Amino acid sequence: MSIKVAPSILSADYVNLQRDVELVEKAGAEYVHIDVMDGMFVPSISYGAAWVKALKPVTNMVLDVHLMVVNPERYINEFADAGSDIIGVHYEATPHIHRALQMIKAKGVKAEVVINPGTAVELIKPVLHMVDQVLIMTVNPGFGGQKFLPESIDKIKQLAAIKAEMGLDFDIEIDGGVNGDTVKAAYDAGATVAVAGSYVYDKVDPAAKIAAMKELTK
Ligand SMILES: O=C(CO)[C@H](O)[C@H](O)COP(=O)(O)O
Ligand SMILES: [Fe+2]
Repeated sequence: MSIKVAPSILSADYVNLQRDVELVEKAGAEYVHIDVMDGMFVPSISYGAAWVKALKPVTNMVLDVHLMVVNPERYINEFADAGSDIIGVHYEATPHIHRALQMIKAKGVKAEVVINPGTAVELIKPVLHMVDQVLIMTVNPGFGGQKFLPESIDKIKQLAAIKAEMGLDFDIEIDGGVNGDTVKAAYDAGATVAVAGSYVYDKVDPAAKIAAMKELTK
């Protein structure tokens, strides 16, 4: 099965957000990735739960929310109530990652743990039984348009091996610098969902970019 594609609206045209979301849905994207930045965990401030609520009625894609927020427990219920289908919390953003994942699951939302490039895969082993998806950041979070870190490939392989060893079933998502040059190696290593912001939205023809990612991962 081809990799599932999750265009990040971080690189969409905010004035024409509905158009840009409908465009990628028509092109076969399965998820829409919503990057929430608080200006503390990462330098930028992006958007909040109101955007999730606004997008919910205009798309059937999975609303994949990436919380780059300090102590995300403060916002989980709000994002769940806004209509998030998946909520991702950074391992690095809270001393209580287990509790944060419990809170997401208690709302009936799919739970995701996210790790930064500097965080070892082994550290999330104790919570892997709780998650529906793991996000391996393939750039340092905070900005779109960065270069894919090649050392991420080993981390994807490690996680895929742990997943098989533990007999678990979760998606492995990658985020940052994913494009036609980087998606195949990540897919071959075990990634099942690819976030792509600037590659899909920055230049012409988002539909062709989505088709290319699917074609490269057949
Ligand atoms: O989480 C993110 C940044 O922190 C974004 O999802 C990611 O960077 C997407 O942008 P691009 O595909 O342009 O790298
Ligand atoms: Fe993201």
